[in-house]
Amino acid sequence: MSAQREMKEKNPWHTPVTIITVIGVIAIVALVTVAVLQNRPVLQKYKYGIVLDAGSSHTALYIYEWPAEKDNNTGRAEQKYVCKVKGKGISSYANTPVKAGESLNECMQEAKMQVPTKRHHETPLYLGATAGMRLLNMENSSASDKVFQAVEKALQRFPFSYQGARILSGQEEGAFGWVTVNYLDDRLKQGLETTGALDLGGASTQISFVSKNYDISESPSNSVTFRLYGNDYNLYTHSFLCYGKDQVLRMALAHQTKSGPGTILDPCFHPGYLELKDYSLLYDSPCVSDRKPQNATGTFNHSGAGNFKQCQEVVKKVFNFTSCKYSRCSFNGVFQPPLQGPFGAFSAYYYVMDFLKLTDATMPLKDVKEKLANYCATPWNEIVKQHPEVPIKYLAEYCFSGTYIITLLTDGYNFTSESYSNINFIKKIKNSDAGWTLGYMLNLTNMIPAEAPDSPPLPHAGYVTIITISALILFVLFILSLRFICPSFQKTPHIV
Ligand SMILES: Nc1ccn([C@@H]2O[C@H](COP(=O)(O)OP(=O)(O)OP(=O)(O)O)[C@@H](O)[C@H]2O)c(=O)n1
Repeated sequence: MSAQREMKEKNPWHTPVTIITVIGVIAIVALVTVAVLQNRPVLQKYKYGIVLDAGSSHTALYIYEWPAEKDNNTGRAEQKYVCKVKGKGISSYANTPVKAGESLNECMQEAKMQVPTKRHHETPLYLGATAGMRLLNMENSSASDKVFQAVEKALQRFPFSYQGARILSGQEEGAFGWVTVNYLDDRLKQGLETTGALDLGGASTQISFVSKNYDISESPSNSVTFRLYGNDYNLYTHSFLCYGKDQVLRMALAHQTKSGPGTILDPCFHPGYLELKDYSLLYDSPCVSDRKPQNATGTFNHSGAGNFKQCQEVVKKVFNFTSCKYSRCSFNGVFQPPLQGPFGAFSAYYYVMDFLKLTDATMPLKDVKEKLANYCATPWNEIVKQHPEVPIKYLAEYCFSGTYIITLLTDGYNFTSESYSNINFIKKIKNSDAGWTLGYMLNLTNMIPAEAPDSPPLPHAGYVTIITISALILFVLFILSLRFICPSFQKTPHIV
């Protein structure tokens, strides 16, 4: 005990070194703790946005969410929830507009549950209407205004930040679909080659892609330019009104019934299919109203013949290939630059090809046609037996829809047997539906910056490691330098 005390008394540097060591260790611990706490990823909080897609055949409500502190930067907005509105699209309520508003209530109530209450007031709510309302607006603009008034009134009753309801132009629909696909694939942020977007709705269809051979001056109305994350894009886009699958079916039927009442043997419907259809319903659309035959009142018998090749001939009649004032056209005299890159085909492209089991991108075009021909030739009673779960209305139309899709892609847009394999039929990308809604919201909330955001040079873990190692090195150097500056520190202590 007394020897120990004597040792401490006789050791001239023992006390300062101990103090320096303790202070040094405390300083390092404090430095690293501050660095770790200051830079740790904060607990995620989310922001939300709601978009209603008021399509010609139905309305769907999408809720998107993204990390609150990164909305302008690195966090990706993703689909959190989708609600399919019961009933038809809002344009079908032209004679009972109040019902258009009421039809949205159920999904809007759901949205109230899905978005945390404290975020309701800051959550933007948009409604965008597409080709169904474009057609109604052309046909009867006051009916279209009344539908919008009813819808606005219904939406404003909810606690969200209502940002308006409007008709999107075909160009916006095409361009925002393209933005959605490329945003979800992270192609925009990384400046990678982009994917073209093929969207097939009930009343219109859109094609949008970047082609390096696209000279804007040839057809400026098809061009949309963007600067996104520091890259410039010159997008070709075109929307064909009346070329959604429901309106094309009307056009094909109008063509076949042009000689007036009677029975038509339709190659696009299965053998054995027979329905009594109403002329006034068939011609109740601006896409066909001018073709109504004089003597077409009452009903006609719609029967099926189930012949893919003949169906293709019928479908081709809805396209006009005769005039093109540009260097090249798709159809109806519309300019289209050479196809380029991969394409994502969504909405009805996916529903139809998925039902027909034809979404496999490795399946050659000739096999697709062969399978479709077999499917169309299958008798209607067998088809009904094979698919008891599918609503009859959809089921009856898949032969026609598949044939239209193949004809549109090949004869319409000029995909060849080779380039057809560049088309991927997609429903979702990373859990978010492909469609215009996400791109529309990203644009209106300025969530895609024009310039690439500054990202931290190091990830968090790397940052902490470097801080710790540097602090240790500094400390060791400090101890060594003390010994060098004060030689007395180097003396060996005398132990008496
Ligand atoms: N399982 C399903 C679901 C939908 N459809 C068809 O797909 C089309 C709807 O596609 P969608 O993208 O929802 O079109 P809308 O938004 O309603 O139409 P638009 O964009 O032209 O306004 C309709 O013809 C509908 O009959 C289908 O064949 N099979």
